[in-house]
Amino acid sequence: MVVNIWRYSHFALAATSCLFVLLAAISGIILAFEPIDAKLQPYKVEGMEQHKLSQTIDTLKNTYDEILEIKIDQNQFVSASVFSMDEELNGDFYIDPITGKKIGDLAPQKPFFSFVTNLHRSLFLKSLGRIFVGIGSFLLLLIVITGSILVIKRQQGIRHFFSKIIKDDFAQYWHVVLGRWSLVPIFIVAFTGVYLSLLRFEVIPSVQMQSSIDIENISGNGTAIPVSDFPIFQNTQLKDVRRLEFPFSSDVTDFYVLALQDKELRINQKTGEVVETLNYPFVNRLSDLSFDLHTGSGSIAWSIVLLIAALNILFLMYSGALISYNRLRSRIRNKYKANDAAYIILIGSENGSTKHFGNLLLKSLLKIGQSVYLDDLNHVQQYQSMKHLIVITSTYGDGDPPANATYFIKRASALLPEQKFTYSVVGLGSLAYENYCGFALKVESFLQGCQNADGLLDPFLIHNKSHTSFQKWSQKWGEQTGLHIKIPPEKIKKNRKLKKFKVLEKAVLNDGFDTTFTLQLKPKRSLTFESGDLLGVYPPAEPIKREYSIGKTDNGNILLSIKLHTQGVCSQYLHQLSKGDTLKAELEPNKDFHLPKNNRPVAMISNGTGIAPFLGMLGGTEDKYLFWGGKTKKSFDLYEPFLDEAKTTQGLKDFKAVFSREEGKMKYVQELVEKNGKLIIDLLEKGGTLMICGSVSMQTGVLLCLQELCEQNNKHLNDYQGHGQILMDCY
Ligand SMILES: Cc1cc2nc3c(=O)[nH]c(=O)nc-3n(C[C@H](O)[C@H](O)[C@H](O)COP(=O)(O)O)c2cc1C
Repeated sequence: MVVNIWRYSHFALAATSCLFVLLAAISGIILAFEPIDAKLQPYKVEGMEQHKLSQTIDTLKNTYDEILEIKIDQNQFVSASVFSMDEELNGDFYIDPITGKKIGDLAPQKPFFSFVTNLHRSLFLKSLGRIFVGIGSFLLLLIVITGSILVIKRQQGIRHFFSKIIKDDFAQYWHVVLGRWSLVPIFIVAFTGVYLSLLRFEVIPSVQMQSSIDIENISGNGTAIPVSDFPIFQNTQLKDVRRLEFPFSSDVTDFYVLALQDKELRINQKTGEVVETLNYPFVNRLSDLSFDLHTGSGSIAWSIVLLIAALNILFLMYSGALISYNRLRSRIRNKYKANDAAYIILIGSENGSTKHFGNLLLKSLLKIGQSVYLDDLNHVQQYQSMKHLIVITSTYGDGDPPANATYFIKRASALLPEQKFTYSVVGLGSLAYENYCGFALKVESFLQGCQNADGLLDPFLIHNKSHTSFQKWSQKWGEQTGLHIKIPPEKIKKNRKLKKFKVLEKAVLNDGFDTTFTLQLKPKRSLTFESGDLLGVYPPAEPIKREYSIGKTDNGNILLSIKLHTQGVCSQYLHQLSKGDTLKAELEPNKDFHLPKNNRPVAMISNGTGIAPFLGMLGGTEDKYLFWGGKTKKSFDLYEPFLDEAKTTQGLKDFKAVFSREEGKMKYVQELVEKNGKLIIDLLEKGGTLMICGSVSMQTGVLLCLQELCEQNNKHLNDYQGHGQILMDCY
């Protein structure tokens, strides 16, 4: 709930100020180039850092008839205001402080930068615009603060603020990562923006320095010494000076005014005595600092930081919009009332992806004429006609509920109906977290304890929002309930990049249960790919692509292994291909499932056709262990020739197969994993990799088994997962 308040505030602030922030960021990007451009002008004179103020005064006195002022700006460019008989050398210009020569004219702000500055400061609306800009800066400041609080909550404490973030969603991952890194500069820009606005409208008054010199008592007595011999000028480095004003007349009540970084001095024009020292008030120094920090003036490095921060603001707006869109797009639209529905779907979701799955189920149940009602877990109420309850929930933190499910368990105990009902729990989570689908499991054990509730299926856990896994679950659930629901396949982008492949070999095998076949394909043009990449095939007249994991054969061709489904459009299409035919398909890199290049041992676990990418990974010298599960011994005949080849290489240390429809102690590949537990844990401890390819149910079984193995050895599966040691490609 508390997180929700911060999140809504963050969203509301961002939504209200987005137009201003957009304009400010774009103009800020342009303006960041102004100080860089200024700094690159050729007016900085080599050696001026070591030069004394007295030397420059001396040189200028010898070069010009009269000097009014010397100034040194943030770029250490020295300019002077002088009179001279020579028309050319009259006025204000940049000088070489060592030779006294004019080196360039003072240029006014470039018209383009002046135009953009106007937009940035006042949106071309003068004072009214400046007020808007001030308010916009304040909103940006609040966005930074609420964003930081959200990061602290997400990371479970300020100590973990910069700890690793798990990448399971592009927009969220980069929103947090870039938000964290640009937090300080964006805070500074927003804070100084507010400060400068308050200063402009005199809410913060700038303090005028008052001289307290008693003019009456200034006398012309004392020994007159040449200006360049004044001790104060001799002891002051030119680089520390901001400005030196020369006396207006020869009257002793007119002084030299020397402005340094932190104070202003008044100096007797005859004796060189420092008559008065005025320290700049804190507010004035803060104002100067704010200006420099906001504009990057005088520093290329800081200007680049500001430039990157402004670019980041644009990205944060984009990623924030994507995150909000995902949350909002899954709005619930119910056709039935809560009390009229036989199927109740309750959702636990923080960022909307779980709600999306709930909506898919809702639609497919409505399609077959069932009365169904979908809601957030927190909104649980009495459902008078409920026969089936489906809870689909994600997990956050240490097995905690997502934001819309925090009260479910507390409320549901009093609300669940007196009539009997069945329930099923689907957990969405990520193996990268210690408490994998922890909240879904909590809901499961809560429902197990409810008197009238009967579990229909074991809890079904889904890693990384896998659409295929959800389809698998819905199929199982449909079989149990006798409903023919169909979750549509994930929509895939339409801009296809099809390449041509020639069918070199085709081998078909029926093991008494299934028909499986292999295809060896040769790209018609040379293509770069690796085992583990995917081949996307669009069956004729179908908009949706099916993906197959690729094994790269020794002669650089593609090996696919495909199970023929009697109703399967794509497998039927591929099955009717013959040697010599051409197939058009899309080659997709799948970097997350490549053989690691670290020369450490690898264990490969697969079932059925999932062996294909591994058959292309068996070469090389690093230790490899291959575990495979099939239906019968005959099922393996299809792959035998590829394995025979691999056995001749040094790398393959062991190959084991189990068969689910043969006599024998072990039937499933997870049992092989269990039996070889020590080998697998040792391999992971050595930094090796475990790769899994095949069916989702095999993956779930193997992961549960691995979790148990880890617990027995006081390890956490998510540590290995976090180090990228567990790679999966299951369907
Ligand atoms: C900050 C954070 C913490 C998470 N904690 C867990 C966790 O403890 N266990 C888990 O299995 N998944 C965890 N996840 C993964 C989410 O449960 C998973 O991404 C889920 O699909 C998100 O669904 P939603 O978009 O509906 O909220 C976490 C994700 C984030 C961003």
